[in-house]
Amino acid sequence: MNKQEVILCEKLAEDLLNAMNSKPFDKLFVLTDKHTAVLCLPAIQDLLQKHDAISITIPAGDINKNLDTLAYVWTQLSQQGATRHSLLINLGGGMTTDLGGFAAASFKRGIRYINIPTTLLAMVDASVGGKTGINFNGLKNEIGAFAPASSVLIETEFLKTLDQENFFSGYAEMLKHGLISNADHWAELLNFSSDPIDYQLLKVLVGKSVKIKEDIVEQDPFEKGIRKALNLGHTVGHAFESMSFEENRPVLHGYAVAWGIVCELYLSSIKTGFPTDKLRQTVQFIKENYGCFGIDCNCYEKLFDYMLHDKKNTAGVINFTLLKEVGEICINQSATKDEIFEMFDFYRECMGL
Ligand SMILES: NC(=O)c1ccc[n+]([C@@H]2O[C@H](COP(=O)([O-])OP(=O)(O)OC[C@H]3O[C@@H](n4cnc5c(N)ncnc54)[C@H](O)[C@@H]3O)[C@@H](O)[C@H]2O)c1
Ligand SMILES: O=C(O)C(=O)C[C@@H](O)[C@H](O)[C@H](O)COP(=O)(O)O
Ligand SMILES: [Zn+2]
Repeated sequence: MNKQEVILCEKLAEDLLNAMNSKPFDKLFVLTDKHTAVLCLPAIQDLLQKHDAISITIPAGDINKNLDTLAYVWTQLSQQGATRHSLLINLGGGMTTDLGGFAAASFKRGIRYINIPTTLLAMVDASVGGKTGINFNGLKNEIGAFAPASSVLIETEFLKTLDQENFFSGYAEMLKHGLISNADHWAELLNFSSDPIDYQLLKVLVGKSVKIKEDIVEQDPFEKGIRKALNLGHTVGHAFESMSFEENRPVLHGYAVAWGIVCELYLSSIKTGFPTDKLRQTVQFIKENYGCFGIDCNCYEKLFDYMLHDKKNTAGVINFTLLKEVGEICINQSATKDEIFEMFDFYRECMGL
């Protein structure tokens, strides 16, 4: 996989011009969702107009990270004359960068694209590392490809219009990066005050967080081994998220990941010896800032079935990424169905359900 350029911008328009001109292109397209078209596009509009950029706007929200929206983007590219030598800019959150990235990867077997993430989640996680795709058949990211953006341009000024829920959604992936990296970073994340947000400090934390992801992706771009660390909290988190969509009580990705972290740290404590004091502190932080996703014991089988679709599984065995300590990663861990159900009991007990 090509090494991806990731820039923490001081001057977005300048960095974008350089990234665009790093290779020739014939036509320029910009993909936004309904919100980023209004909130974020003006920051690069002058530059885009100079290049006669064609704008494609899709509906917002993960519920639209689907085949219909993807087909709409393919149609727009095709009807508006995109060629193999065209360039797509994805300006938005992880929904836009995942779907736009896959549209670029698949259109005429692949065109170049640039990501400009506009949510915290997309800045620290989704825009980097080349995982692109859509939800399908009720399952998260069921269809997709590894196809990195040629450049990722992070402008943290965009975070100033993000609502609190989307702030915390992204913060969950940062917490995941803290847990898989080192105790100092994990502790500084637990101590960061979001009321009010210190945007200067947040920019520093974004830089650290995205670096943790970049370093892991560079070692293992196709998730054969250590990249599975980046999936901590997702075996269960994706099951919660899929269930939330099916039952028409949708939750944001990062919230599902936070609750997945609660579950998977519990499994870590019983299977790989993760310290109970760090489990308690992390659970406390998540409970205070994320509330909980309501489940009872009738949900266990359904959640288990969702987990059988996790991409880390082989031969029907559910595969977890667990921790021995903060920063000590154990990939390819299995658990019995009884242990998994006991994990859900723990989740309900600590969430007061
Ligand atoms: N590819 C990866 O490695 C990876 C990693 C993590 C998550 N993801 C995926 O990312 C998606 C979630 O991404 P997300 O949390 O960014 O969601 P999102 O893209 O749906 O954005 C959340 C909301 O914020 C709005 N928004 C975007 N930028 C804004 C801004 N600057 N100000 C105000 N509002 C803004 C969007 O319009 C949307 O309504 C999920 O589909 C998840 O599966 C992918
Ligand atoms: O980059 C990765 O690798 C990740 O697993 C990052 C996750 O935060 C992200 O949600 C990813 O899309 C999950 O991928 P999946 O392979 O479990 O669908
Ligand atoms: Zn994630």
